[in-house]
Amino acid sequence: MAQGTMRDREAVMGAVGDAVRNGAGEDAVSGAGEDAVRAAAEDTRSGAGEALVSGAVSGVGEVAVRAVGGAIRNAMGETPHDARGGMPAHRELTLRAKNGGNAEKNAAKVNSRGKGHRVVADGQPDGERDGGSSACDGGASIGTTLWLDCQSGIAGDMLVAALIDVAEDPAGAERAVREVLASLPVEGFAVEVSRVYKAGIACRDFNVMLDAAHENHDHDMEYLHGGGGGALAARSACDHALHEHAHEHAHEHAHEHAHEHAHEHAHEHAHEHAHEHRGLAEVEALIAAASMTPAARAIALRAFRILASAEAAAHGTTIDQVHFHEVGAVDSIVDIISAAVLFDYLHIERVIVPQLVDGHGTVRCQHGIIPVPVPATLNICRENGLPLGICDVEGELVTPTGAALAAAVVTGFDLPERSVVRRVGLGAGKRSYSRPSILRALIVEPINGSTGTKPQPCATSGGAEGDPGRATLGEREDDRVPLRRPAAPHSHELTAPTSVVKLECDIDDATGEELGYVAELLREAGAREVHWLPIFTKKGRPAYQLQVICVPEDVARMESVIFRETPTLGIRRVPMERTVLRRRRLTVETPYGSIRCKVAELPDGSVRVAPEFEDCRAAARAFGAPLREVMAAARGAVSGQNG
Ligand SMILES: O=C([S-])c1cc(C(=O)S)c[n+]([C@@H]2O[C@H](COP(=O)(O)O)[C@@H](O)[C@H]2O)c1
Ligand code: NI
Repeated sequence: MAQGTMRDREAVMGAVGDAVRNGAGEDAVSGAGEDAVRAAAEDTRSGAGEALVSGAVSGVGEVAVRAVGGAIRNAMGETPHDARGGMPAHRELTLRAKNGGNAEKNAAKVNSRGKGHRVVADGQPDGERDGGSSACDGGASIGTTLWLDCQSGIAGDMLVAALIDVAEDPAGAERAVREVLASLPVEGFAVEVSRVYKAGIACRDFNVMLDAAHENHDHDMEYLHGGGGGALAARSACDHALHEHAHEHAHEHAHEHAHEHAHEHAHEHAHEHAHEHRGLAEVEALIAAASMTPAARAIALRAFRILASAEAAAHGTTIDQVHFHEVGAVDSIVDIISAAVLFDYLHIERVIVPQLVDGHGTVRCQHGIIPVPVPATLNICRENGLPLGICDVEGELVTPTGAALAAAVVTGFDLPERSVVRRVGLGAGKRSYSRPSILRALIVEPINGSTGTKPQPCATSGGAEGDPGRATLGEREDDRVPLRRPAAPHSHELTAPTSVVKLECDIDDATGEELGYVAELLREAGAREVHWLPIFTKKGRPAYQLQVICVPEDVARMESVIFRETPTLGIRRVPMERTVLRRRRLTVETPYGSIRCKVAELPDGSVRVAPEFEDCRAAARAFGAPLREVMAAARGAVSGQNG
């Protein structure tokens, strides 16, 4: 097993550099995840006045105790849903897992940390592996590409449901979610996963049931659209008719309860309940306290940062000042954490979101009646370069939580030219519109060498030619390629592409700042490598050569960045084939917590282990341990398993 490689040395040097910069007072921390982990560690340390390691463990222990309390309440039937008048009727398939066992196991698992090395399959609760899914696979194939088909919008609950549905082992996926939720220091909710029908199509539903104190009107069509003027009132009535009609056909009453509730309460109590108004710091502390993998935590934190930034822009305030209302409510927190857990559990490596399709008109929220797409959703799309389309549905199809989750995970907008569809997951929305709200999550396998295509225009009648009032916002007027692609960390990839392209050009008239900046942009746009090489050009003139390695579908995006940001007049392009080692992923338990590792198989059958740097860095910071030791512990845990 190769140890102390160049990659490790770079990783160690990077972390040391960060630490030195931090010590010098410079803000070198880039990831929200690190902020939160550090904050949690600091809170715990200062509260307990103990060494960091024991402080962290006791902090998590308290969380687990609270979770056990919540589980006991669940088991006793004190669910918020009961408080609202009983369980929804006639669910065809209810996958309610008993939370209690998981919560207790969670507590035991957390408290046993540091007692040795255990190897667990990614996302699988220790000792709870089900048949049907491979030991290192959380339910989908490794190196998975996910296509989020948001033609009917996206909301947090739709995404969670679609991700559970797409898992090879949905019950295992649900368990993974429940286990993390049980560790969340939040009261007043229970979750339910069930089968529902939308337009006769069998979908999965993820329902966060809130107790009376936390309940909002998210799925209450009368509240959302009633009283908003004649057309909307009519629309609302129509929604009910459509919804019930759909249920009749499907002999399914999954959403009936929400309707009853809507009718009983109308809208008179918009401000009756004590809604929690949390700020980003409070939400980050909750996420830091949850017992989840660093990767899942990072996704959840990223989604909330995106949401906070969009809200701040909408309300003319700052990310630190912004107070969440509906979006900081319990159901949004649960949706975001659950989706983050599932992305990690399913080992999703690439997420393709061709566009988000929203409706139009207005919707009611705590601010009052606001236009659709709602301001926060618009800002999320704007700030993250997410293509947005508008269709002829009256109502809100894309919620800020759904958009923030999409923005937090998207790695590309273009579908591969050809791919094989491996699995399809359908997540149901609760709101009833003329278009059934179904989010599709598809696991696809690009066919080797297949390049990306321009996203197809959405199936939106409102986007038809000659109807500028309903133009598709996200359709770019020209063929410009988005310059920024929130790239998945390459070190997480398991299906490294065998075809790549090298782009090259020589620059002798740019400043050092410009060269550095363009490299930064190219990396953000998804470049696999960006190099500046010192060269001598004609007449002995010193210059720099830019070399960019990218996948074929990213060529256009890279070239746009290079032409926009450098003075070059041309770019050389060289397609290249690569030989890559087979890899698989494992998550190992170490005295420093769970660490994901990539295991590469060499031609002679031996393996090389690469612990995920981000996990090791987070653990090294949280435990105050040398990075090198954390990495060695992860390697030791893998070799313990292998041999
Ligand atoms: O809570 C706030 S501040 C809020 C802001 C906005 C803006 O666009 S600003 C919109 N909403 C509406 O709340 C519900 C719930 O959204 P989730 O993302 O939590 O599902 C939805 O209708 C939003 O449009 C809330
Ligand atoms: Ni708002």
